[in-house]
Amino acid sequence: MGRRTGLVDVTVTYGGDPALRGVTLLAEAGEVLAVVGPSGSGKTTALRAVAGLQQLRGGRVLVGGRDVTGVPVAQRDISMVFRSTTLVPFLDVAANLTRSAGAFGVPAPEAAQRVVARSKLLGLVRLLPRLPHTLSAGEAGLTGIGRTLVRTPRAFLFDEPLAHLDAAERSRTRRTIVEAVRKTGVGALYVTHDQAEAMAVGDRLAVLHEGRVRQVDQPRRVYEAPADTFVAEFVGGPGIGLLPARLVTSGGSAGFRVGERTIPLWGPVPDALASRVDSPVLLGLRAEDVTEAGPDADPGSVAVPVSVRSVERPGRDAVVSAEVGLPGEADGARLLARIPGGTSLRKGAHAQLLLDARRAHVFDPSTGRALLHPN
Ligand SMILES: Nc1ncnc2c1ncn2[C@@H]1O[C@H](COP(=O)(O)OP(=O)(O)OP(=O)(O)O)[C@@H](O)[C@H]1O
Repeated sequence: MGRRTGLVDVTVTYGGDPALRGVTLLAEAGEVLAVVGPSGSGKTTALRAVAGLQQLRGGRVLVGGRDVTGVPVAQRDISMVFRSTTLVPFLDVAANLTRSAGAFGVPAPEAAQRVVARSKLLGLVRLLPRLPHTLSAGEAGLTGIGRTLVRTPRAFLFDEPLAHLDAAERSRTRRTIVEAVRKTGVGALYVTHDQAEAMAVGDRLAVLHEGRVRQVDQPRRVYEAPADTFVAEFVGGPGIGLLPARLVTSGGSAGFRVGERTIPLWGPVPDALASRVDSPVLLGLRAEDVTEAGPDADPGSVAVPVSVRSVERPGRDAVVSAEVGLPGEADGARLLARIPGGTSLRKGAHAQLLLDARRAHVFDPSTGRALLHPN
């Protein structure tokens, strides 16, 4: 088992309602396993189970390779940051940090040294003499993180540790967390509902949904090869459009029939889709692979008529959300396109979006499971 930390086939129920259903989540030594999922998917319950704060219906808990199922919380030797930090109110920040290290047997001079080092990394030095009630929510959050990182436990648990921080602090602090985990060589489970944060912080990413693990893999792999439509829609900004289609073949060449258009694959039916000819499929098209039709359009693409529902400008580019207007089962399906920010497209406009079937993820429409990913 190595020195892994996490859950093995764990089930937790609240008054009969399952919150975790046979969940296995294991961080390797020195690894940050980011656990991401929507509200209510079971993320906090998973961390509480590792910490020993949650009774299990079944399964085992490992901390640093040791089976701690049934072991009391205090004997698990875990350092945790939960969303709201409780600092000792009558001790200043420095004493709160030192106390945490000292409580776990770190000798006083070494504890003091670590407190200074971590405070510098987290930008906490100026807060050291302050009492908790004088701290802003963000500063209290940083102090809570500092307190977690001043010692080397058998495992780290983070539950939305950056919740109270501003954007600049968030990226600096998450780097500090990752570096500290690597340096100590113990495993960390890092819970967030923010998929972008999870992608940035996780060596691997676990996607939870309704108490089940949908996929665990490196962030890039999860993005490039989502296991199902839930993962495809949840992970990766600005998003993915899902388009009902039918796999067709003509003269040895395959394509996807969308309404009255056929989007060619420019080759034979891929092996993974061999049993799906003439069957319905669901195409997943990431916004960056969908463009607006124009004179420079890629000749490999096919235009689909849409009506624009919204245009957002998160940065240099614009993200267009649009409804397909083709008679048939794809009518009304939603596509997303990332196009240059200077576009004149507005809500309500009619436009043509270009699709390239070779960039499509293909899913089984009844189970949502992935059948094929683009190369
Ligand atoms: N003490 C409790 N009693 C009953 N149900 C609970 C309790 N705690 C959590 N639940 C339920 O268990 C499920 C998982 O909750 P959990 O808090 O683990 O989700 P989460 O993914 O952390 O959500 P969020 O991101 O909103 O914090 C939810 O349906 C929630 O309503």
